[in-house]
Amino acid sequence: MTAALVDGKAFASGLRARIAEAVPAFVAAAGRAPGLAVVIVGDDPASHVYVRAKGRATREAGMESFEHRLPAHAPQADLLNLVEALNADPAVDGILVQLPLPRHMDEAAVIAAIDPDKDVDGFHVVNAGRLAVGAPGMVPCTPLGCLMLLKDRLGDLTGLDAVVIGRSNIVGKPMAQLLIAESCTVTVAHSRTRNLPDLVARADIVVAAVGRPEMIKGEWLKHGATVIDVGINRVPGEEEGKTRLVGDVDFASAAAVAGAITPVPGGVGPMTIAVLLRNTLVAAHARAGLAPPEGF
Ligand SMILES: Nc1nc2c(c(=O)[nH]1)N[C@@H](CN(C=O)c1ccc(C(=O)N[C@@H](CCC(=O)O)C(=O)O)cc1)CN2
Repeated sequence: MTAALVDGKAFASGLRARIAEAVPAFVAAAGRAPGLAVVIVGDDPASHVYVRAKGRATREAGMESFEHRLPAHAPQADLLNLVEALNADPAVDGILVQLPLPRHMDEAAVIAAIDPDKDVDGFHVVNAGRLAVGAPGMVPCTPLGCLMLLKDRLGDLTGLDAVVIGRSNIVGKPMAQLLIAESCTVTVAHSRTRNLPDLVARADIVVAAVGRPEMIKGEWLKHGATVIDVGINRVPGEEEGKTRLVGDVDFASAAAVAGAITPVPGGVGPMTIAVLLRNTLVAAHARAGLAPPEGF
């Protein structure tokens, strides 16, 4: 392996510590702690793990955590009523509805019901629009976390060629917007792109968020490229009945060519929750009429 390992776990832990240090100043100014409400519908085991981790991280940062659980068969109206109540609750600065939702629910309709100024996931169309035009707003946690890792590693990104593989509303599209705002030359590729290896070969930055285990090969990469792997795919392990996590990048071959690469696990994943806390702190300042917290 020649690539440097981009340690997202360590970066996220530093970010969370800085957020925790900033919370007392908010409490002193606003007379209350920032509040994050997380809503989970159904029994998906992985989602429950993430929601528990979010609650724990919120409390560790000195913020108020409000957790709401609805059964898998709950009607969509119950979820919309809960979101309405959270929109109106002055103790709640951020609202997050854990995805995926059960199949009978319309994710877009639920996201649209969240007050855009409390939308700490940054998924509301108002926030997508704000990001597209360069206006202040809530930015989706995973892509913002990727950008933080890239800037920490590379500094100024101006003029660099970036390929984003994946075009989801949650990662691919906002990632591309963030890189455009940093003056990168951005190509958005996806599972149907015909000449993907050729596009990847030109890129200084590769962000893989396509959801296909180990699809991006080291042989495709430009020597020294920075590779950010957003994929979290569970695949069969070496031992019978065991599984392991892999990214969208074939780590072993990529690490031999890249300049730097995020591992899976321990790369982008931990950044998602750290940036969620950052977004909650930012939302709390805005709702309290305070200037944005510095350094985030
Ligand atoms: N409303 C939202 N739903 C979902 C989001 C989101 O940002 N908002 N993202 C994902 C899940 N997610 C957070 O919710 C998340 C995924 C992964 C990790 C993480 O730290 N992963 C670890 C590995 C964990 C494991 O062992 O399974 C890592 O990569 O190191 C954190 C948060 C979908 N839903």
